Amino acid sequence: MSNNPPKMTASHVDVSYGTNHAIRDVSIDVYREDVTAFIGPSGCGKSTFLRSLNRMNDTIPTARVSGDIRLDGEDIYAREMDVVQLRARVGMVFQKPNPFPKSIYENVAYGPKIHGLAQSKGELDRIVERSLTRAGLWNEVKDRLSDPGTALSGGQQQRLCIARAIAVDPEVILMDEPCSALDPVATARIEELIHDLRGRYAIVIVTHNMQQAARVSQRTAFFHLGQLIEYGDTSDIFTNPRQERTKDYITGRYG
Ligand SMILES: Nc1ncnc2c1ncn2[C@@H]1O[C@H](COP(=O)(O)OP(=O)(O)OP(=O)(O)O)[C@@H](O)[C@H]1O
Repeated sequence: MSNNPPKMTASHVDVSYGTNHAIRDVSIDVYREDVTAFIGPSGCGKSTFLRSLNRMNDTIPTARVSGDIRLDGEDIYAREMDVVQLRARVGMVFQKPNPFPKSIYENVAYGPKIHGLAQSKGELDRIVERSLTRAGLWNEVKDRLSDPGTALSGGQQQRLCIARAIAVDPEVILMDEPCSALDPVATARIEELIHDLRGRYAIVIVTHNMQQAARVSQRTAFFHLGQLIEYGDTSDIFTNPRQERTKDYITGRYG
């Protein structure tokens, strides 16, 4: 772990859906050098908190977010923040792979096109190739770039979604249970990929799978009933948790 300043800081964040208070007073720092895992029992608010980091909760009419969340010191909830730009800087990969109903090439090229990242077709081609290569998919798709993204296997589709996030040169990638719809082989590929991407992007992953959190992350945050109970080095959380509730969860006493 490094002593560099955090990439993102969240301070005293609360999130409610109508009268349901889903996240209470959560403060956390996320570092570029590390993969950060969010763990905790179902309904504890992991996804809700994750979505507050790139304002995806804005798309849910009843959701209200308060507190302070910053990206490189910049308030992401400030009035002048461009949310489209923010979501390119803080990309997201969802539980179920969701490629656009377009070609493999277009899935990756779409973001760079709308953000004006390529001045020519050649440049766009290079971005597509680089993104697919980083997502560990290039060799499997380089001869079929015009096939529909939806024709790929589930694991390939998820790597395509990761390539799509990478294509706009994000600083942070949020992954909400990215392997929950995948078989063990496809899951292992995604875990390897997370390992390869570490350091280039700050990665935050929500996972139900504690072994996965232990394998892929350097920092782990344990949530329970909307609160952040404990946050620290992954090895400490799993071998030497300070809080009784963390210990109970990681030893399988509930959840
Ligand atoms: N779109 C939504 N509208 C209303 N309430 C929601 C919405 N999404 C989540 N909630 C509520 O917020 C609380 C936290 O849910 P959230 O999905 O964030 O938890 P989670 O820890 O990610 O759960 P899981 O592990 O089951 O995905 C729950 O009470 C849930 O019902």
